[in-house]
Amino acid sequence: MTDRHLDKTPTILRKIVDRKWEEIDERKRTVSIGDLKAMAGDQPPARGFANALHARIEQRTPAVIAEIKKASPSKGILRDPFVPEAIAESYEKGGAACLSVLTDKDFFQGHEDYLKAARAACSLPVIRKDFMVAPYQVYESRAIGADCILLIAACLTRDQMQELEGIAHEIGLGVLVEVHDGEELDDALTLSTPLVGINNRNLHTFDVSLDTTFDLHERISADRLTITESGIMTRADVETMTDRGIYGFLVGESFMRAEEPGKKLEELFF
Ligand SMILES: O=P(O)(O)OC[C@@H](O)[C@@H](O)c1c[nH]c2ccccc12
Repeated sequence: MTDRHLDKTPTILRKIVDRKWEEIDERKRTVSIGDLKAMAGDQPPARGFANALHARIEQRTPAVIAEIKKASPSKGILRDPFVPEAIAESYEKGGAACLSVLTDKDFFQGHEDYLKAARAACSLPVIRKDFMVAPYQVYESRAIGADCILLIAACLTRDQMQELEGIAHEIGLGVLVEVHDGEELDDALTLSTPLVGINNRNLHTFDVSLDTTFDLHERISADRLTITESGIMTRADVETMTDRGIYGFLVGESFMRAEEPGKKLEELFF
């Protein structure tokens, strides 16, 4: 299968996507897609991810997706020791609406077990943060207990996104679609999910600019929910978003570097 934007896909993203296809091939040798479908079918109902965000926003309070991420390719190790269940509890106490857990091993030092542990330690809905390229991973996400998946427009064609969204919704998973330019937003808006994430991090350069959100948010209609992603570090950053009517946030690094992630969340948002 071909991936989108092969010419313009940033090196790191390209590397990650190439590795994902290998990883899927490896995994298929031990667990078939049929096995995953059966495991997915045995899961209890998913926790409502979009509902949890809407509930906050209706009360005019920020809806924070708090991320559990040990390391990133751009920043290296963010937190050590790293105890997902303790972080999840702390986030819930601090007022997070949802959790995001990195499960990619090779680039983010994540793991499926971190998602399971974090979800079991709290009552919040959890998004699996990984690089989805194939249906196999969507079934796998439900099988490990995720409530929502991320679809990154930069590494998918419009058709692929629509296919993966269809499967996700069919098996009860929410979908957050992530964009960082206007072309990707065009594709994202063909999906039915209300959750549109705008990544402030440029995947070519790793530069972060909150202008990305300001520019693209204007094109997202009120029946969808804009989530500003990456680079939210200060109360001033938060206020510059809420001043523009943006109440959905996805934050990782600034929480991960704090001793008490949930306390940091409270300080930044409430
Ligand atoms: O740590 P930050 O700058 O607060 O960013 C969190 C989140 O937005 C970032 O981890 C992220 C956004 N989109 C992604 C896609 C894959 C991996 C990670 C990401």
